[in-house]
Amino acid sequence: MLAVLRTPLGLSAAALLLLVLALAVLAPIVWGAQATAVDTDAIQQGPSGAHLLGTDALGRDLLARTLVATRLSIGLALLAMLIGVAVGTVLGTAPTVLPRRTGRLVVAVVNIAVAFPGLLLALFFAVVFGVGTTGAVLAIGFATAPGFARVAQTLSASVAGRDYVAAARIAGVGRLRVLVRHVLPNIAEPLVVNATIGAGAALLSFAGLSFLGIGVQAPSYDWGRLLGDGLNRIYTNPAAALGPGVAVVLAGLAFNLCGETIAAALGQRTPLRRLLSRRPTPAPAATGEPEPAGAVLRVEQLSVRFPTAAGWAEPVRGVTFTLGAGEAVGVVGESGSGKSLTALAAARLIERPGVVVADRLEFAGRPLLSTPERELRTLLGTSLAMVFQDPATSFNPTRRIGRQLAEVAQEHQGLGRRGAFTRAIERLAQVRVPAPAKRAHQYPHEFSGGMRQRAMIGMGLMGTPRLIIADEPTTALDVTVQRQVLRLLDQVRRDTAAAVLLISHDIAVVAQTCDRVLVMYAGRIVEDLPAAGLTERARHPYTRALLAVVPDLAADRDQPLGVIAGRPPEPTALPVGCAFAPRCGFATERCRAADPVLASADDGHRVACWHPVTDGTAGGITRRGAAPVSRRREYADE
Ligand SMILES: Nc1ncnc2c1ncn2[C@@H]1O[C@H](COP(=O)(O)OP(=O)(O)OP(=O)(O)O)[C@@H](O)[C@H]1O
Repeated sequence: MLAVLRTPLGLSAAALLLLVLALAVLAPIVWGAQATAVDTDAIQQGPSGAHLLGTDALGRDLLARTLVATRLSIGLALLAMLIGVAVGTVLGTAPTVLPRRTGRLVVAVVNIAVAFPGLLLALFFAVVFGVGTTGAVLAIGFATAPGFARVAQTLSASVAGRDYVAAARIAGVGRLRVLVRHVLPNIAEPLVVNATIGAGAALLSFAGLSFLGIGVQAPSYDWGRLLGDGLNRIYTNPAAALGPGVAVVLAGLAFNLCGETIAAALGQRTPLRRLLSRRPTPAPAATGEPEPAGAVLRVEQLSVRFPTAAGWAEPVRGVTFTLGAGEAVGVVGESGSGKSLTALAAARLIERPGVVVADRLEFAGRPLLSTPERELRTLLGTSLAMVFQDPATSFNPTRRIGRQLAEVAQEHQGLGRRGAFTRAIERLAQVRVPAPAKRAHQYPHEFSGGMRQRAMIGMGLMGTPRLIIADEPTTALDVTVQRQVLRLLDQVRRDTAAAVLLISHDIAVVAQTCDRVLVMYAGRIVEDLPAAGLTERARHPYTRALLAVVPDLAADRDQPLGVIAGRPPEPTALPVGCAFAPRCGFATERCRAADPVLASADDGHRVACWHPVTDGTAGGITRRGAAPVSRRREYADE
């Protein structure tokens, strides 16, 4: 929050708001008497040294009256806002608590109310509640409520669908309690931001009602009334209208800027700059990384960091690897080891507040971290293909598959609508989607999971891909379709000489499909080795363990499946030394004291371990019923 206050936006918001609030408190005390003092000798005067904004019909000083009106104007606007927020929140969250039919009725009422312009509603309520201050406050409060109700409804509906709410419901927690305990605390922040910005709007509405004569009534006065009086004399003394007008604008601005500042502070809870100065200890630099000729992707000391309440989390630490043209490299590791983030960083898909740092991050010879956004979009749009895990969410459900594929060619290759669609059909045929001309006109839901994944690969082929990143592309598919998709990826690689980065938690899949395997653990590459002869060559105890726990057809089905005992560390709580040491049967004091460098073991093989395994053991890992390591070879080479 303090960091945001130090930005120009935060500073202006804080200064303006302080000024407005100070005036609201002090002005009636300091200028109260002057504002009501009638001077019949100075009636309706223009600006002068004694009266900077001139005087009104009773000779009262207009500047003093404008300053004194701050309290009433701000107070009433805030009161109206409070009513709006309270009524809006109740209406918005009611569907979560009420029986379904009544809830729907409330939603319908809110939808109808939202359709009416706010000021029209305020006028309607002002007539209902009667002319005067109370009526105006209620009118504006009720007029702003539908907008809030809509925001609260959307927010609470998204929270109500979360697993923890479902869990609370299953546990028998009552609806009202779920609302108070689980829903409200999770929607409070955006509501506060909206309320602060809304206070500015309420101020304007209030000034509007008073200006129209249905708000504050004489002898009370707010900025709206002063503005109304001033406008009657606009040609003789423009300053009389200008003063309250400027006050309304400045106070409205103060609330709006304040809302924006709170939003910025909430979106960036952790003072980024302070956290950045506390950089995490860098992972030891890798050495002896083989550099294939014509490298498509070069990654050196890549780290991905996220600010958390406890400081920086670094789920990817000092990752170094190179991907040659036509090479297929698999990335394996348990859930949370940083595989996807590494791939996302390579595709420049890490969003703020995530931070990507690297000594080198080059794709097709271009530095990704310094290439301008526009050039980057063209480069990645034509040369990089991504295949995601869930084929159900990879495509926009409202657009035909063919059109989605064609968009790539239209955007980046300057093809016309028809030409791009024809190419889309060709690409669907290339990825063996049956009846491609017909299928191109279908929507994603009309495709099976495997077919969608193939269409996704086809989308990558719309350009001239040099790298295909496939992040768990077969996890959501059944085994036979898995094989088809993997074969297709392999075929595409051979046809186009594109490099493939295949992310998987299944080391057997990777061993079958790739030339090289990168094994990740707690954000680091712990081993980089050729896929051929993986089982004999694996040196890191973690790789051995991953291989040992793969079940195969020859495994004894009476025995429980193999497991690696323990859990990987959280990115925010990495142990000193080797992160795998707490789970490793070979760990010594040295492992617990210092993180080993990823160093060349032999040709094309790197391992980060103080005690690399050289015999056929499973790395000293607790194994329950896993097949012997030597048997893995048959599976991998199958
Ligand atoms: N936006 C984020 N903010 C903070 N932490 C994140 C963010 N995205 C990922 N992480 C953390 O980074 C770690 C690595 O995530 P990543 O998705 O790369 O793992 P993974 O190896 O691909 O796992 P999986 O196989 O489950 O997809 C996880 O602990 C995750 O909680």
